[in-house]
Amino acid sequence: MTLIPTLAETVSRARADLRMGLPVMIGGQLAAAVETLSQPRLQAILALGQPVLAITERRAETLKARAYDDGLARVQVPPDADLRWLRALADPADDLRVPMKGPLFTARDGDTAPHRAALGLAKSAQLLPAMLVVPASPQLGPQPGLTELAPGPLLAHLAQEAAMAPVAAARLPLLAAENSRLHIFRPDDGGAEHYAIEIGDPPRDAPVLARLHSACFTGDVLGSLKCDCGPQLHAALNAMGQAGQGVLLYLNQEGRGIGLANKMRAYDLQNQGFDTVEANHRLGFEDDERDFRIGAALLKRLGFGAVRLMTNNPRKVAMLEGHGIAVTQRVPLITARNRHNTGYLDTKAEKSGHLL
Ligand SMILES: Nc1nc2c(ncn2[C@@H]2O[C@H](COP(=O)(O)OP(=O)(O)OP(=O)(O)O)[C@@H](O)[C@H]2O)c(=O)[nH]1
Ligand SMILES: [Zn+2]
Repeated sequence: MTLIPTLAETVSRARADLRMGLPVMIGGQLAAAVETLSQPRLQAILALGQPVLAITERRAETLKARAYDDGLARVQVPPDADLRWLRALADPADDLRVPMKGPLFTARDGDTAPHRAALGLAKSAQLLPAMLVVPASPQLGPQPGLTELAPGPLLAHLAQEAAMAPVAAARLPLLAAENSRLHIFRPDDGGAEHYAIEIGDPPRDAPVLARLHSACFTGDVLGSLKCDCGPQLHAALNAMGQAGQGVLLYLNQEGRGIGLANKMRAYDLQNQGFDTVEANHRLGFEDDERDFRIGAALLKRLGFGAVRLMTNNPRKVAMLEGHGIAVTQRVPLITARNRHNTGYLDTKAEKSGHLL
């Protein structure tokens, strides 16, 4: 082992760079996240060449820009474009108030791997997927100090699941179950830690009552009425407490993987009349950006091979089954409706296939 950073470490750095507003180099092209770009950095970037703005096909649909590349559009940036113009393309907050951003011209042909990799990196940094990309040119020489990545390995890395290592565990008596342990797992790619709450001492050779719970700060901690997460979390822990055993994975995939800031952007769009799926799409995300392979990996690390899964989401069942965990039973987890969450639950049933 040398001190040279591995690919996982370099990707982790690149993510942090983008979140700070620092560009990165991808395959000799310079890529910067619009969300965190400052005016002086934009000026420095424009001095290096004529950039394009890479956005997802989802965002392009809303902006009525042609996406010639599968899943991706490269919008030509006019020479007089300023930060406000770029931000308006990246962020749908004002789409309804200022609807026409166009006409937008998009590139076709050519290598799109750097743009694709740049968008993947933005998503994995939980930033709006809108990346300013300056093509390689004699003007754009090596940029000392900027993190450098090759698009192929970066794309392959982003598609891979991070290796997860146990960090610490301790007894943690809970209201729902006194005999509980909290385990902390840390991924090797600098991403968020995930938790497992083990209730009782479930035998490893029988299907365990299990739940894969995605973090919801607003529902779990604040008691938000807009979703069913808080009541689901407590109902699952209570059921495990009553059964005397179970395992609840608390996965830090806030907002179905888009992060809390983007979830609040999505809520703002929902207040403008869009449903939970449409709001994600307008932001440029898929409706669900979570990687459930993490759940399967953690269950395996804890020694479980079969679960009775508490969920209404058939995708969770399919993903576990597809990654080596037998789901012997799906245990529905239905909680009370109120006037704030009923539309959300209807959308999950109609568009996301939830069995509610
Ligand atoms: N993007 C987005 N995320 C949301 C919204 N409402 C809730 N969430 C997130 O959705 C996730 C819900 O997770 P879960 O309850 O584990 O999953 P689920 O797909 O609903 O499936 P089950 O609850 O198992 O049936 C959490 O990460 C929440 O933060 C929303 O309107 N937009
Ligand atoms: Zn929630």
